[in-house]
Amino acid sequence: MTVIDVRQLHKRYGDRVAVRDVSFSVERGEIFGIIGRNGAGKTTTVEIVEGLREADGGTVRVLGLDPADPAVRERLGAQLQESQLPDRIRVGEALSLFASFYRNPAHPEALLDHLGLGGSVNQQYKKLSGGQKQRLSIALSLVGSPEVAVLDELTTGLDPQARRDTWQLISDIRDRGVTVLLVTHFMDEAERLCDRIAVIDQGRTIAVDSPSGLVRRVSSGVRVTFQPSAPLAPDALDRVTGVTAVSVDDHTWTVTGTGNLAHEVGSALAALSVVPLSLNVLQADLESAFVSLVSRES
Ligand SMILES: Nc1ncnc2c1ncn2[C@@H]1O[C@H](COP(=O)(O)OP(=O)(O)OP(=O)(O)O)[C@@H](O)[C@H]1O
Repeated sequence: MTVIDVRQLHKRYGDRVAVRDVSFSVERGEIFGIIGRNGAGKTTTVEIVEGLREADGGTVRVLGLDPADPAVRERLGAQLQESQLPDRIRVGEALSLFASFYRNPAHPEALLDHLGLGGSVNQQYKKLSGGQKQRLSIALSLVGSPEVAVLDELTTGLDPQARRDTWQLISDIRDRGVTVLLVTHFMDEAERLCDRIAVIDQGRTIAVDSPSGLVRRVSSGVRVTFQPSAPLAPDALDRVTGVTAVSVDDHTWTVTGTGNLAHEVGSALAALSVVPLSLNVLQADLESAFVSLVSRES
């Protein structure tokens, strides 16, 4: 079932077009990512999905409804930005306050326990660490027991361990049946968490695919470089399984291809009694795919 459907979205601020033509749909139970350069139109897009901004063109449906429909507020949880809570409010108070806005709120204490904030109920907001503030903002987005959670820049400013903990949290939320729309600048985060990703550039969707699908679109997969310990015939590796291209530059061989390329090349070299020196294996990742996709558009 489609939970969020965005078709040919268009939004301008005065003369500036922020979103030109964005389309994607998110299915129930997915973690769906939106990635793009600064100013690409990501936040504007999700703010329209959240019902905080009005589109100038195109259609947006959340759970089959117009995002401005008050019924959507009950069923969609949006992560608050850090500055939106008063310094002195205590964790428990903030959660109870937000819970009071909803007809069917989650149990605040159970939610805090689940998010690792059980011991911080009486802490003032200003005394929380960056990671705790982030956890609280996620808790507040979930306190209405939403079917959809929209999270923008989830782990910005967190240390590596807190980022990983937050990723685990998001996976848990999904496992409990919540559909997640996630805006992120971090390619490792998108690659690790998202089932599918929309790449937005200059206000347009330029690709929607799984992380591995995006990587496959722009890259031949794996690149192996080495210097042979003894001279090799120029076509020595041409027929090795998975090899798609071979080039030699100043004694350095570069072999590109797919599958278990390093193993196949290693075996072929061993059969020729040649040792690969300075061996380097580069696996294409989402970051290289992203750079390649957006540079095609520039
Ligand atoms: N309230 C506003 N008034 C005028 N222009 C705006 C406003 N909000 C955003 N913009 C402009 O619209 C464009 C898209 O901004 P948006 O914040 O949606 O992009 P983004 O992809 O979320 O960027 P970032 O990754 O930097 O957060 C940018 O050129 C931005 O300067």
